[in-house]
Amino acid sequence: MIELQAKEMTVLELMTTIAAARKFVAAARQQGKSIGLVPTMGYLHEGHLTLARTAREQNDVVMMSIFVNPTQFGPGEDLERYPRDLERDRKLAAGAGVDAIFAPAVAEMYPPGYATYVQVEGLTEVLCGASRPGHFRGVATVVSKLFNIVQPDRAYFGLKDYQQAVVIKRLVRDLNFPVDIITVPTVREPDGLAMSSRNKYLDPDQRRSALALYRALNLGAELIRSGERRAAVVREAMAGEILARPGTRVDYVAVNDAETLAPLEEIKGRVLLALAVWVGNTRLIDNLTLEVKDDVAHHDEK
Ligand SMILES: Nc1ncnc2c1ncn2[C@@H]1O[C@H](COP(=O)(O)OP(=O)(O)OP(=O)(O)O)[C@@H](O)[C@H]1O
Ligand SMILES: CC(C)(CO)[C@@H](O)C(=O)[O-]
Ligand code: BAL
Repeated sequence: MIELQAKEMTVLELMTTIAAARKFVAAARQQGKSIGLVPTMGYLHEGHLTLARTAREQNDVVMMSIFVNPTQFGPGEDLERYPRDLERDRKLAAGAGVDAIFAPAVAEMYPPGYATYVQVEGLTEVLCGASRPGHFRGVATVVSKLFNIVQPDRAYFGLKDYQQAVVIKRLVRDLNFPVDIITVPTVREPDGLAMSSRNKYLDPDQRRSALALYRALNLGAELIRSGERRAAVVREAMAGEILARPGTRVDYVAVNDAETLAPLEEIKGRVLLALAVWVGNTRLIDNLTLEVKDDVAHHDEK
């Protein structure tokens, strides 16, 4: 008990084994403390730190996981070159009020003989799930493992990965995990580009082209606000905005139902505008949600 109080006042704890993470959590629980978990793949930016600060406000103890999860990367994706810098992350996390980092090695999470995966059906067959087969199976698996290891009261996810947040809410509901999922709005650079660890891959020309995602989302929202209700027309205008920038390639442009994630023909209700765009060799995603009520479109980030 005394040990945990001392830790709270000093530097952040780094744990690399499941046993150490469980011990830390058990000590907090014994003192009746609530636990917030912020799952990440590291190389922290303001998006992650906003999740951490939100968790700090709502919980007695904040644990962040940093794990570049191999099971959510497909063959030929950027698993090996994904940016990693644990020392830098450690300082940034401490500054945002994180108490402990859980940063396991791959073999700790997936020892030889590992055989169990979690599949959320339906919601994972569209958008990023269609472009990255197996991606959400890997996400659902590692998030389930993290929930079982940490047993947090609350877990924090960014709306930049909108589909991921929807999938995790379903996972929690379907598998009865006793955890509240808290979503946090997308944090952007001053010019509107959504913060992402992968922005590091962009050279200055590509960084300029990357603004196409935010511009296209705003164009789509503007069309809907001015009365356009044909999803195909909105999709086409958004794709045109992207392709006007050099070095870009559309993976998908979607105008979908924000709850079911199913593609729309006619725009109504809670609407998700979502994009995945290649800028050179870097795949970026972004999205925006709108509520079309009584035929008026309202900005909405839930
Ligand atoms: N710009 C952002 N605003 C809010 N939350 C974010 C933002 N970027 C990432 N997050 C959230 O942080 C958590 C960890 O994400 P992750 O470590 O994959 O970062 P990332 O920057 O999204 O990486 P990448 O874009 O390379 O996938 C996720 O819940 C994700 O939604
Ligand atoms: C939730 C997550 C940490 C699982 O690896 C990852 O998909 C991410 O960083 O968004
Ligand atoms: N933020 C989603 C993690 C990934 O792209 O694999």
